[in-house]
Amino acid sequence: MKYKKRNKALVLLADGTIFYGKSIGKEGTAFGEVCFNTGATGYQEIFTDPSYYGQLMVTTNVHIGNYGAHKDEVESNSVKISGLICRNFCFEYSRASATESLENFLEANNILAISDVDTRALVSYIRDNGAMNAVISTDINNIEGLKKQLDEVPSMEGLELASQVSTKEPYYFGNENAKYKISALDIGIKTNILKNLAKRDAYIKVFPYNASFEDLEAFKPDGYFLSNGPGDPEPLKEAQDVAKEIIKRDLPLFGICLGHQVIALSQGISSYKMHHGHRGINHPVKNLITGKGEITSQNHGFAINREETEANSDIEITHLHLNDNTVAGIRIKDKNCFSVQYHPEASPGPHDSSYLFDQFIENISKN
Ligand SMILES: NC(=O)CC[C@H](N)C(=O)O
Repeated sequence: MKYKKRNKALVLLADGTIFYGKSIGKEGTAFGEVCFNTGATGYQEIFTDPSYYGQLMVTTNVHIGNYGAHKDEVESNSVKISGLICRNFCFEYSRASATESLENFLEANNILAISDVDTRALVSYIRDNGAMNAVISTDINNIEGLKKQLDEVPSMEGLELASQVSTKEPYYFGNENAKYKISALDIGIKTNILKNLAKRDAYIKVFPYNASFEDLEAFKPDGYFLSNGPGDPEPLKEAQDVAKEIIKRDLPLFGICLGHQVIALSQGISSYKMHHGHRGINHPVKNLITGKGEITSQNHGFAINREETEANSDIEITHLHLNDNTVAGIRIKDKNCFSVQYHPEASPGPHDSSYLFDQFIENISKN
């Protein structure tokens, strides 16, 4: 194993709590909302998921980097987390098909990563005290200066971030001779969602976050899709208008995560910031229509108001999160629209929920 000189680094939480670790290489400072993901695999997919834009990621799995990085295992074209906090960072990796080390991959993306942090203590602290802003830095003797800068970082609540990760220009995905055409609103779309739609014989036109219903309609699609994405759904008024219009016209619509929240908001249901969110790949959900359980991949810090959803006679709750009974899926009664708070496209899995893509295609085909 090659010797590497590694500088001391720290994690400073907004409430003043400090955890120490070591930089994996790069020097510097990074800010964001601190959150944790419990998945034991899929670190590269997590780091490149646009929904994590603006967040400092704590990985609870003790080894990060052990299977290297692969050029195809990305959810977007760059790393989207603002920094990584982990326990053991593996500079040596072991996997025949890996195309580079995670160290190189993070370096090429200019991401600050710190390891040797007591991540169990940090995660339990977040679980007790809630998600909050934090800074990670190799500038360990400048705590007062870092605190001042940290105070300037906006809170995730109320923050619009979709515009930061959305495509600037529309683009196409899949085979143009496919059976179905779908217009997708990119408010932070993951590549694996596009792959799942294309695999089901769909050709997709992906639109920027501020596209109008008329823009999406001009593609003459058979169905509409609202993507996952970062930040608070509340400020996304344009996307909510798009959802409202699609629902009003009873056109086939499917929304995932941020897209699900936007659909709910468009129908007058409010969203709220959760204590510390759901991020991992073993979250239990119950499908209330079939009575079956699903193990799901989740990544969200906001949720929609359950009481308001139950009180709305036009909306049916179709899925519940079994850990805390939060709303995990809805459908609009008498409309061709449904959405889920979790990730049926999950890569590397689990794949229990991939039937939702089939359901969307069936809704399109019946229409
Ligand atoms: N994965 C997502 O789409 C996340 C949605 C939203 N940004 C949240 O944190 O709840």
